[in-house]
Amino acid sequence: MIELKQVSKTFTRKGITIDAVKGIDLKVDKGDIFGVIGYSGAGKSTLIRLVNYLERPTEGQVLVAGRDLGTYNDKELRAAKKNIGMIFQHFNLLESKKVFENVAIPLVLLKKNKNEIRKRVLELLEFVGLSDKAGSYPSELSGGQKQRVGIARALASNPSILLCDEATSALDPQTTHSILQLLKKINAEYNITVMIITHEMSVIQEICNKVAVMEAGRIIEQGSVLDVFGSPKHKTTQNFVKTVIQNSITPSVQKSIKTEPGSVLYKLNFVGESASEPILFEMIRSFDMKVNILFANTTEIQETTLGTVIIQCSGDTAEINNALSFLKRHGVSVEEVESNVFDHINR
Ligand SMILES: Nc1ncnc2c1ncn2[C@@H]1O[C@H](COP(=O)(O)OP(=O)(O)OP(=O)(O)O)[C@@H](O)[C@H]1O
Repeated sequence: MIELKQVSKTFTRKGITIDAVKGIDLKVDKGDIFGVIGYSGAGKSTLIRLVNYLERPTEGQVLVAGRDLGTYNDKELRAAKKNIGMIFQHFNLLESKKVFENVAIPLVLLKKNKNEIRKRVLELLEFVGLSDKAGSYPSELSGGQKQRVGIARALASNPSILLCDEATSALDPQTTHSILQLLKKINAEYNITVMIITHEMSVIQEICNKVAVMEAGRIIEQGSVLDVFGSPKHKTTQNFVKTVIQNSITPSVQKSIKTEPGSVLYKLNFVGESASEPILFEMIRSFDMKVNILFANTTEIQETTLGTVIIQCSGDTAEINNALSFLKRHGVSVEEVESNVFDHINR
């Protein structure tokens, strides 16, 4: 649906060059809710603006529905952009226009007739839960209501892609939740592919199925949300994951781990069904080895349970390997805990 191939964007201001986005490869499939997370200045806004050609890439290609936007003439590009809606952190509503008129803007630009516009706007306002606000001005609305107007306006031209640029960053947690649920509904009911940029891992956790982590203009890690949350590889990703998944091994436990000779630590990830079955209990009962459970935690991600357990195993190596194979056969991912992985759990 959206594909970026080796995309870079360089800005030059007063002789200073800034590489905002560097050599990015990214693929968003139809129906995805794809999250891009990164700290301030990572290049997220630039990246999302490249997707609808608000910024043109300095290098590389941006493909939407299989076609390189760089090959379009102006008319074709306008048509392609109609297919991509966008919402913003600060809503970008026209304060002097009523809600109805704000939502109608794209339809007026598309020269739709009055009856068509009226029908579509009222339908959209009903969908976003603002039927009673058609005659209000933006200044009379709450932040959440303003974002609903922004969403209705973005959907007016029937796009198949919705880009969300920090769409919930100005909202309180309750309102954020309701807007994210609305985005989920748009994705499910209208089959619209959603791309979200955010600096909040809780946003990714709540609605995304895939995530890319950005740092200094590059994507440092990407994958399914369950994989990235279950096993973050990069330090920055680990820091983001830590903000939503509670991990706590006490320092005294950590000390005892270090003093145990010949033992190996494993991090086990249980996803979905495997998280609710007594697999670990079966393993401990069936294999002749010493198992010490150092840490256990479960988290809910998109109605799927992700369980993380860290165990310390000692005993015969062959027996330990058999036990680990048993876990893998039951859908548990097993990873030997190296010191750097262990670090992020303790911090
Ligand atoms: N139009 C521009 N002209 C010059 N530099 C720019 C422009 N847009 C972005 N940049 C620079 O590119 C880098 C990436 O900025 P960008 O806004 O994409 O990051 P971000 O991850 O979205 O950050 P934030 O969350 O703070 O918005 C920054 O160093 C920024 O100053």
